[in-house]
Amino acid sequence: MRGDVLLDIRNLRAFYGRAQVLFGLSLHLYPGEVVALVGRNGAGKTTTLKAIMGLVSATATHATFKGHSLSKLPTYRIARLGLGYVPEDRRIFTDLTVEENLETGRRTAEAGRSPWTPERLFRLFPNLGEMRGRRGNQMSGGEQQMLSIARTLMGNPDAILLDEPSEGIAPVIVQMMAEAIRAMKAEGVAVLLSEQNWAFAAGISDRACVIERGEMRFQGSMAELMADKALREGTLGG
Ligand SMILES: Nc1ncnc2c1ncn2[C@@H]1O[C@H](COP(=O)(O)OP(=O)(O)OP(=O)(O)O)[C@@H](O)[C@H]1O
Repeated sequence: MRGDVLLDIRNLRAFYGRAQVLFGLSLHLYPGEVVALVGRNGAGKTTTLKAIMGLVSATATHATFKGHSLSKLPTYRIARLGLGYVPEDRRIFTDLTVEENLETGRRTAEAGRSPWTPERLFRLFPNLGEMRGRRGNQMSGGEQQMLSIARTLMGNPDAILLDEPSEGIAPVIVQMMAEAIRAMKAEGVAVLLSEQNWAFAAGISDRACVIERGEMRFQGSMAELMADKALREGTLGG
């Protein structure tokens, strides 16, 4: 399913005030790929996703999505290029129902592509289909996380950046989340996810990028990372 590179980031540096936290990271994402950014707490995973979306102060020698430069673009323009972003803190409207939340994310699909609809999303997230009239504030954290992803898909993105999708959610929902991510990939949506739980990441990702203290320590197939115990112990703690 490899075509032209979708997301191409080279030499990314990011700063909080004067403190530099990313030191020249490079990564790329091809259409329909699932790539996991893994690393310990504080390694720089969230910051990498935020920097790509223009949410933190950052520089790069090259940053493109579908060939468009991301440099100096505001976040909403980056999203409109077809790059969705699901932050850790679940952006859903708690007073609105599942269906209403999905409507708030609706954007026209590019010509020639079949748009996401609530019905199509409910096939991907069957548990959301069973609670379509429920308000956000009556859903568990994991269900809210799924709704947040589904709502982002309503914008018909080519790729989604997912920040810690398995964090703080019940094991049964983690399983559903893994299935939903596999199904998104099967539908052609590329995913770059940040994950502290590398075992979860290993089950769904094609490739892995290991970040340690703001630097890229490894990029390769998930199988290579799985096989390299010393690298995992050194950078991921197991
Ligand atoms: N708003 C902020 N202001 C200052 N420093 C920050 C801020 N957010 C994060 N940092 C620092 O930047 C570094 C990278 O943090 P980041 O959140 O990107 O790591 P992470 O790998 O995503 O970890 P986690 O799994 O805990 O989210 C850490 O040293 C963190 O303390």
